[in-house]
Amino acid sequence: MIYTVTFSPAIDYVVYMDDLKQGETNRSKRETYYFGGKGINVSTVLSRLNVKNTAMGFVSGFTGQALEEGLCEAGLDTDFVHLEEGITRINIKIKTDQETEINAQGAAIPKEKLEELLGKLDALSQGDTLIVSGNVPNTLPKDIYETMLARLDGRGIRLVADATGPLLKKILKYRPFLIKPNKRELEELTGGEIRTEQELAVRAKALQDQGARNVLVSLGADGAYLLCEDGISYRREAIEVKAVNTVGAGDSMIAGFLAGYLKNGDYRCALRLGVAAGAATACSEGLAEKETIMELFQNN
Ligand SMILES: Nc1ncnc2c1ncn2[C@@H]1O[C@H](COP(=O)(O)OP(=O)(O)O)[C@@H](O)[C@H]1O
Ligand SMILES: O=P(O)(O)OC[C@H]1O[C@](O)(COP(=O)(O)O)[C@@H](O)[C@@H]1O
Repeated sequence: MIYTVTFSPAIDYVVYMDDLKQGETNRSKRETYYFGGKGINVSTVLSRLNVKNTAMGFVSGFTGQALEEGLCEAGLDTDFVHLEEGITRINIKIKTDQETEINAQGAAIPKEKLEELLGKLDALSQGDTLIVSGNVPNTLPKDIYETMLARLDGRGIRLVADATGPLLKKILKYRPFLIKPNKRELEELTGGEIRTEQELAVRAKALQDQGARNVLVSLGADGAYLLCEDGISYRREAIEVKAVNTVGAGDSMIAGFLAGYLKNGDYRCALRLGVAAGAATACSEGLAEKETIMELFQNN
């Protein structure tokens, strides 16, 4: 079975405007919202690709209720821990000719609620896949992912991790099956700007040397690079699409990659489906639908 864990799910509130002027009253042309957060996005795209999974994490308040109901209406299986205080965060995505994001901290997670989530995860066993994604509220200790994974260590769970620098670095020793830094995150993790393809390969290898089994580096409109555990690497250019909203492209890529890999264990095919899913979300208003992903997959 596949599980995603999102410590801080979000309602992504997207506002479209011509221009953003700091220090002034700005008005949007139109706005929309999506139920998001990294693990939730992975769950949504996996479900759209007919890969059964359960979305776990923490929700609270009226936004949490809306998110849980919305996911349920969309046919997702969820198993959230409910917090009694605070609200599930609202992340602001401002679309001008650029994308500006304000990601909130999210509700504080008390110790007993954290324990409730860890208790649910105790049911995972050999052959299960666990995807841990996204930021954690700053009220939690910075080593929370590490604490969680230490508890799950040695059970034969396939681990996938997508988080920013310090959170990710601490869990490499648990030998995650897959990590997916984007270029900026890889630079932050391995010390400075990456200027060449050769440098990219060296930096990905550095993360593998620290414990990651497979390293998938997403490069936005430049495609992706995959370094596999057997030492073979693949480079795939992005599929040319008209980008509308790239929020969730990375999460979609993880979902596509996993859906492909779980079918036949073929890394090249997994990367191809991951790149198609990323591009499909980039050219969609929200997360990609299956038809768009499969069309891009088949034609590229
Ligand atoms: N503008 C784009 N055109 C085509 N494909 C894209 C575009 N942006 C992202 N993608 C695809 O989605 C993947 C993930 O996007 P990226 O922006 O690198 O991830 P993240 O959202 O985690 O920063 C990329 O590797 C690429 O394959
Ligand atoms: O947990 P974080 O790092 O604050 O990120 C949360 C945001 O990431 C997203 O999941 C999008 O992630 P990607 O663009 O990296 O795929 C949004 O839905 C959400 O608002």
